Formats: sequence, C-alpha cells, structure tokens
Amino acid sequence: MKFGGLVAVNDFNNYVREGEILGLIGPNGAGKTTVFNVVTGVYYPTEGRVFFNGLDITQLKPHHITHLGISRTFQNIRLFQDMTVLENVMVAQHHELATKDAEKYLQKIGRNKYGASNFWFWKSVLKLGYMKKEKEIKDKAYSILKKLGLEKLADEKASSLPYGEQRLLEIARALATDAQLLLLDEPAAGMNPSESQQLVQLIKWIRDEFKVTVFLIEHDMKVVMGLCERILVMDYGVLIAEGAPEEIQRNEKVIEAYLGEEWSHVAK
Ligand SMILES: Nc1ncnc2c1ncn2[C@@H]1O[C@H](COP(=O)(O)OP(=O)(O)OP(=O)(O)O)[C@@H](O)[C@H]1O
Repeated sequence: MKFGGLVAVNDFNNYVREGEILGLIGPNGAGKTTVFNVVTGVYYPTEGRVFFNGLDITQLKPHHITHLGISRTFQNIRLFQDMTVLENVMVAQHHELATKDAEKYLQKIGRNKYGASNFWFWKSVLKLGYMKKEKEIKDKAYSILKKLGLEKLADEKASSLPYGEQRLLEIARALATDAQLLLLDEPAAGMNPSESQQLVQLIKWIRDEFKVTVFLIEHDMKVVMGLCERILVMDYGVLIAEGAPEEIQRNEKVIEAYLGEEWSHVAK
C-alpha cells in the first residue's frame, strides 16, 4: 500500500485461520492499521489482493465487506456518543437488515437494486423493512449486551460509560453485524492492568461463544502474549517475524526492532 512516495505496507503476505486469535504487533508507524484498512476496504491496495473465505474482496466497499462477515473496532473509539448503549448496538444491525429487505423486495418485483429509479419509493421500502424488524433488532442487541455484561447500561448514553466499557460496547457493535472475523485495533488501549487482564479472558470467551476469528493490533505485550496463538511482527511496512508467542519473545530481530532487551530476559 503506497501513499504517494511512501510505501506503508510492502510485500505483506499472510492469512488468518478460522477460529484463531492472531496478533499484529510492531513499532508506531510500522503499517499495522494500514493492513486493517486494506482488509476492510478503507483503502484499495496499490498492489496485491485480499481474500476472505476464498472470495477476492480487494475492490469491495467497506459496507460490502462488513456484509460478508468482517467487522472491526477502531484505535480511537467511534461510538455514537449521544445515543444510548442499546441504540448503538441496534444501529449496527439496522443498515444491514434494511438493505437486505429492500433488495429482497426489489428482486420480487423484478428490479435489481440498481434498477429502482424512484428514490422515495426505495426509501419507503427501507423504512417498512426497518419497522417490521425493529423488535428482532432490539432483542438481538439486548442479547449481545447481556452476553457482554452491559445490559444494565442499555439505557445509558454511550458517552457516560467509563473508557473500558466503551471499548466493550465497540466490540458489541462489531458482533451485532454477525461478524465471522473481528478486527480489533488496540482493544486494551487506555485500560489499567486489571482491566486488560480481564479483556484477555473476555476476548477468548467471545471467540468461543460467538464462534469468531480474531485478528488484533495491540501494544500491551502482556495482552498480546497471553491472548494470541500466533503473532505477526511488522517493522517499516514489512513483516519481519511470525510465530507463537514464545518464538516471538525470543526472536532477535523482534527484540531489536520492537520488544527491547527486557524481553530477552523475560524469555530466558
Ligand atoms: N492515509 C494516509 N496517507 C498518508 N500516509 C499514511 C496514511 N495512512 C497511514 N499512513 C502512513 O503509513 C505508515 C503506516 O501507518 P499505520 O497507521 O498503518 O502504522 P501503525 O503501525 O498502525 O502505527 P501505530 O502503532 O502508531 O498505530 C505511517 O508512516 C503513516 O504515516
């Protein structure tokens, strides 16, 4: 992925296995978030391809990629701060369900989604679909909040939640899209040590409970080492190492570029 003359990610070639928890680490500016942005369709790579479940998704738009089952959280929390916790999770499903309904209806009357010329007609189909499904959307949102222990906060404004719970709510939103692959960009950022250790257990639980695959960027090495089954290490846009946590902790290149000398002592 080039931005003008800057090669942000170069020759990156890897995969995520179904059901695994994969970590992506490396110094600031190494290209980690750019990898996420390419996978989720925020950027079209200047070279190369991205496949998901065997499908080439390289040129797809972000909402199509979400539709196919890839969902993400952001380094800087992106909730609707003025909406309630429940509404935040409902809105995450709204677009998808409404679009599916509209597409189904338009197919039934013999027009594909690009053939409908009347904008207001299309809008009203969307609205009808939404009303019909509202209870379903609400129930599903509640059930996700309950699983994540956030249901008591359902009617609170997102902005009133402590930071750690806002991060959790972001994960709830991502799960509400029926994601198969969850991309988490620094889920432990801003958490204290006890919160981040709880997060490790929670992400493992989420993987099993929701049967998702997890790909995460994280700077907190305790979280990364305690959570990930495999780790990729980037430096200056290039993949410099790949392996199990114990291998990564002992890897000289990784210690030099990122982990620092203290890790070689921990690893010994
Ligand atoms: N839209 C963009 N336009 C220009 N340069 C960009 C853009 N996005 C990222 N970059 C550059 O690409 C490089 C990789 O950035 P990226 O955000 O992917 O790094 P990172 O590993 O996620 O860093 P951090 O750990 O600080 O989040 C950096 O030099 C960054 O400035």
